[in-house]
Amino acid sequence: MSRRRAPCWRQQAAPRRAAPSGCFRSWYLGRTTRGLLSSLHRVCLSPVHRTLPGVPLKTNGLCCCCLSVPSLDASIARVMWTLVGRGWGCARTLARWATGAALGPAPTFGAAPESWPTCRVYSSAEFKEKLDMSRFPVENIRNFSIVAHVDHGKSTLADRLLELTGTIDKTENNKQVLDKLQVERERGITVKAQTASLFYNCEGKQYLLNLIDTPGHVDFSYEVSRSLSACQGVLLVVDANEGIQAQTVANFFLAFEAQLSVIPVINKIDLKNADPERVENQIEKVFDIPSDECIKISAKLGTNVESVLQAVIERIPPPKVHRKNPLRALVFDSTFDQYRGVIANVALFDGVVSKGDKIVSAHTQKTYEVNEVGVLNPNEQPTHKLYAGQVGYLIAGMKNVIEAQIGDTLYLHKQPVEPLPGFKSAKPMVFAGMYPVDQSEYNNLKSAIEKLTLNDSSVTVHRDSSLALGAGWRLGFLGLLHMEVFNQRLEQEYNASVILTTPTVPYKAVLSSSKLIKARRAVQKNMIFIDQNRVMLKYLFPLNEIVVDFYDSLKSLSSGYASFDYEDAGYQTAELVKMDILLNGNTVEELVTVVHKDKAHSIGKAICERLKDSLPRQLFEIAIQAAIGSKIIARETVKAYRKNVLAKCYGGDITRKMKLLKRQAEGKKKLRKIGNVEVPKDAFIKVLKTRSSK
Ligand SMILES: Nc1nc2c(ncn2[C@@H]2O[C@H](COP(=O)(O)OP(=O)(O)OP(=O)(O)O)[C@@H](O)[C@H]2O)c(=O)[nH]1
Repeated sequence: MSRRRAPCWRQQAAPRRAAPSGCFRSWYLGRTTRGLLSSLHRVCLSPVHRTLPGVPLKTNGLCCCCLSVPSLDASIARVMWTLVGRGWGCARTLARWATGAALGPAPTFGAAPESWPTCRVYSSAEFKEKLDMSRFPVENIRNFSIVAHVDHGKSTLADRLLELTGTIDKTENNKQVLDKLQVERERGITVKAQTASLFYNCEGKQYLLNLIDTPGHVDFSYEVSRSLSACQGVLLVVDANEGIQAQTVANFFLAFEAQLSVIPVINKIDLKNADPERVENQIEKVFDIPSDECIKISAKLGTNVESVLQAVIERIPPPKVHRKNPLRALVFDSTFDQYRGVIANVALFDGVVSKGDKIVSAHTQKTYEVNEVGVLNPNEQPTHKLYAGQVGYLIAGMKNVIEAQIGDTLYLHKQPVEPLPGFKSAKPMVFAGMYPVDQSEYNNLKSAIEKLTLNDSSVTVHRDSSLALGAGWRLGFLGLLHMEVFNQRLEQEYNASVILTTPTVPYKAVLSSSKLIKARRAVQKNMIFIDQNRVMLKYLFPLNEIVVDFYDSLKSLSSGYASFDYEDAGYQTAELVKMDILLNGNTVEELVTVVHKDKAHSIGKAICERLKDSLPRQLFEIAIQAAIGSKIIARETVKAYRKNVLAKCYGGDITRKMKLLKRQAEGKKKLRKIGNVEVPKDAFIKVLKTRSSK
C-alpha cells in the first residue's frame, strides 16, 4: 500500500481495516481532495455500485457496496457528506453506513424517500466478465427503441426487461428506473431518451440488447427521432384500453421512414376495460401489420414480457456494420460531467474504439485521446473496447460543450472516413426570453444553459438583451412543456434562478400594403375513421392558437379521450397587430407583443390592469396605455402620492389655499415630465404571467 498524502481538510484517520471482497476500491489510495472527489464520483458510477435513479446519472450517489467498506476514514466520510449535501449522494445508504460505522459528522440532509430503489451488487468476477465486449459478435446484437404515446407504459416495460435480463433486481422500489432525472420522477413522464445495454442468454447464446427508452410527449419527439438512428427496430407499445393515439401514429411513421422493424406490443391487458382484440384490429387497419404479430402483455404484472425479448431477438435484424473497417461512430446524445467533461453516447457503425485511441471529430476536426469507453448498464460501466454494432459511451477530454455536437462522426486519427448523415436540426416552435434574476449570475447561467443544451440539443439559443431585464438569451423550444421542463432542469440540476418571458411564436411580417387573408380559425384538412369509436382529424391551425392551452382544453372537453399531435405547416398570412404598452407615453420594449386584431383589446386591457396592480405608486401620476400604432386601446392610471399641502392652513383665506393647490399641481406635472417610471422586475414577471395565461 502506498503512502497517502493527507488532504488539507483531513482531521483524523480511523484505523484502516481490510476491504471486503468484491469491492472496487482503487480510488482509496493516494488521492488529493480533488482527485478523491472525482474518484468517489467514478466509484459511484461503477457497475459494482448500482446507483439510484432519482439523482442525475452523471452525479449518481454512493451505493451500499461502496459504503460498506469499513476502512473509510473520517476525511473521506467528510467528502461523502459534502457530496450528499450537494444532492449527489445516496442519502439512505450513506446514513445507514455512517450511523453503523460512527464515522464523520452527523447527516445534514432530510430523510431519504422510502421509495428509493435498492442496489444490486455484482461480484468482481461478474464485473470483469462484462468488460469484455468482444464476446458479442454482430449477429448477437440487437439495437431497439421503445416508442409509444404518452403513458402507454414504455418505462414500465423497460423496467421489466431490465429485471428479466438481471440488470436490476426485482424489487418493489425499482420503478421507472430509466427515468433518472428529478423532473421525470416529479412529473411522472419521460423527457430524455435513456440507453441501457442488457445481457441476455437465449438458447445458449449470449445476446447484447441495446434498449433506448424514449419520451412519449410530442414536445420531445426530437429525442425519439435521434434515438432511432442508433436502432434497427422498435417496440411500438399501445395501451390495450386507449388504443392507437396521436403519438402512436407519429412514432410508427418515424420508425417506418427509418426502415426499422416494428414489433407491436399491446400493453395493460390486465386493465378491466382492456380490449386487446380491438387494438389488434386498429393496428392492422392503420399500420398494415398482421394482428398475429402483436404481442399482448401487462408490463405492470410482467405477463408475457419474456416473449417480447424473444421477438426482439427473432424479428429485429442485427446491425449491418463492419468491424474490420476504420472506426465510424455517431454521437447521438451527450451529457456534461464537471469532472470528466463531455460524455458522448455513441453508436459504432464501423471499426473498434478503445481507451488510448486518438480520435478526430468530423465537425471540428479536433483530435482527442479516448480516456474511457463503456456501456450503459444502465449506469456507466467501463469496457476495454467498443465494437461496431454496439452502443455505448465515450469520454475523450472534450472540455468545451461547443466541441461536442450531436450528430457528429468520430473517426480514428489518420484514418478519415465519410461522415455519417447526422440529424436534421430541430425546428423550434415556441420562443421565450431568458434572463438571470441577478445580472451578476449571467456567466453562471450562460454555462448552465450551454451544458443543458448539450443534453437537450433541440433548444436553440441566441443572445438577447432588454433594458429592464438586462443581458439574456432568446431560447427556442419544441413546445410549452419542453420550455417548462428545460426551465425546471436549469433550476434543479444547475441551481439557476431565471426570469422566463411569455412564450411567443415566430412571425413573418410583410412590410407592404398587401391584402391579408383571414386565417384566424382552424381549417379542416382531413378525417379518417380508425374504427367505430375513433376518428383522426387533421386541421390547419395558427400556431399561437394551440401553443398555450389548446391541449388542456381539448383534454377537458373530451374527458381525456382525445389526443393531439402537430407539425409545422409553414407560414400563413393573418390579421395581426403589434401592440405597444406605454408608461407615461414611453414604450416598454419588453412588453411589446404581436396579437390577433380581434383579441388586442382584451389582452391590452388585462396587461394594463395587471401593471396597475404591480407598479408602486410614485410622487406623480402614471398613465398605463396599450396602443396599436397611435391608437390607444386600453388605459389605466396609477394615482400619485398626495401630500396634504393645506395641513397647516387653519381656516383663513380661500385664495391662499387655491394658490397652494395650484402650485402642487404644477409641481406634479413637472415631476411627471422629468420622472422616469421605474418598473420593478417582479412587476414584469407578474405581467408576463398574465399574458401567458391569456
Ligand atoms: N394496469 C397497468 N398499468 C400499467 C401497465 N404498464 C404501465 N402502467 C402504468 O401506466 C402509467 C404510465 O406508465 P409509464 O411506464 O410511465 O409510461 P410511459 O409510456 O413510459 O410514459 P411517458 O414516458 O411519460 O410517455 C404508470 O402509472 C404505470 O404504472 C400495465 O401493464 N398495466
